[in-house]
This record gives sequence, C-alpha cells and structure tokens, in this order.
Amino acid sequence: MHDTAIEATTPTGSRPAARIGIGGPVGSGKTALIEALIPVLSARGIDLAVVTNDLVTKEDAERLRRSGLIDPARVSAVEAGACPHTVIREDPTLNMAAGDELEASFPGLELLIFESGGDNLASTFSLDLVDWWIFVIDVAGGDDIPRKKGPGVLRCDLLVINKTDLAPYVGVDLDAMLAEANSARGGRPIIATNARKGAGIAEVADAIQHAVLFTP
Ligand SMILES: Nc1nc2c(ncn2[C@@H]2O[C@H](COP(=O)(O)OP(=O)(O)OP(=O)(O)O)[C@@H](O)[C@H]2O)c(=O)[nH]1
Repeated sequence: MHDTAIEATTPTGSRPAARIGIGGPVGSGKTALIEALIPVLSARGIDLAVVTNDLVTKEDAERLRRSGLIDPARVSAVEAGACPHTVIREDPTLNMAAGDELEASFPGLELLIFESGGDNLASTFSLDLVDWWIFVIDVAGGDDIPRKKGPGVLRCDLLVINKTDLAPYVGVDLDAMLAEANSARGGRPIIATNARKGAGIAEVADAIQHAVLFTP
C-alpha cells in the first residue's frame, strides 16, 4: 500500500478502505476470481465491496448481485464505454466516485475491489484509483502470454494465472508457463489458480491482506 493511502483518513477519522484492482483479458476469470475471493475474505472478517466495469452493460455487477455471495447494495457498476482501460487508467474519476459512494454507504468498509472490463495485455491501473492491483491471465489464452511481456503482466503487483485445470486440454506446460512468467516479472509475485474449484484462492487472499490490509 502506498504511504499516502496508509496515512489518509476519512472526515470522521476512520481509515478509508484499501482499494485494489483486478484486470486482465476478456474471459480470463476476473469475475470468477472475485466470486471465489468474496467468501474467503468475508470469512476472515473483511468488510468489502466491489465496483465492476463493463463496456456498455452492467452484466458483471448483475452476476455478482445475483450470486448470493454479497449484499447486492455492495456492488456498484461503471459502464466503461468503448475503452475499458480509459476508466481505470487515464480518467478513473467514474470509478473513484463509485468507490466513494460505497464508502459513504458502508462506513466500516475495509476493502474495495475494482474489476476492470475485459481488456488486452497493455491494460494497467492508475495508482490514483487503486493501491495495488492484480492482473489475471489464463492458461487457455496461450502459454506464450508471459513471453509477450505486456505491461499488465509486467507491472501488476500480483499476476494470477487462472484455469490451471485446463492446461492438459490446451497443451500447456503449466510449470514452463510459470517459469517464463517468473522470468518476465523478475521474480515478482505470481499465483496459479483454478477459480472454479478454489485452488490458489486462499493464497490470493493472503497476498491481498498482506499488501493492503492491516493484519495482526
Ligand atoms: N475451467 C475453468 N473455467 C474457468 C475458471 N475461471 C473462470 N472460468 C470460466 O471462464 C469463463 C470466463 O470467466 P469470467 O469470470 O466471466 O471471466 P472475466 O475475466 O470476468 O470475463 P469478462 O468480464 O468478460 O472479461 C466462465 O465461463 C468461467 O466459468 C477456471 O479456473 N477454470
């Protein structure tokens, strides 16, 4: 977490919620990761809310609201328009406002998760919007993705490689993909997940807690 975020307080003196981003290519499993994380983080007593970004719909927000995993009022939707990265990087004001509204509605909020719309490998988050961010790729997207060294893969605080269960079916050597990702990222954190079955999700929750939340 950045020092300014750690030191900042709300007008009432309480610490504002930590803000994290989850970005990545279309269909890599960003919503599935959030669906898997919500019960794990909630069971750890973390008070959270989610802001989703879709191009011209509120589909991801509706999916989370219907999931039964979270109070629907704790899910806010931003319509990103044609350029999903614009609203998380160049001009994140819509997302910042959505986060502020959730914080005003839920004063004890500790964690705000911003899910980007599906984008490309160049997608990154503005640090005006989030304190720390995850980039989600998946094995079915191709084992050459880490070699392409897109800014999302290189610059994120945590790289998640999802859909590990599909590796045998798409001819991907998961260990080799992880090694290449590790080399491209110079050893910065990577976690392999199967968001459908919950594998690796506790490790992602640990990483979030250690990065942006005060833990005993
Ligand atoms: N087999 C498998 N399927 C997964 C996994 N994670 C997600 N999926 C599936 O992949 C598809 C896309 O997942 P989403 O969570 O919608 O992906 P997303 O990144 O939020 O998609 P967009 O918001 O459209 O960019 C869905 O059919 C999921 O059920 C996984 O770990 N294994």
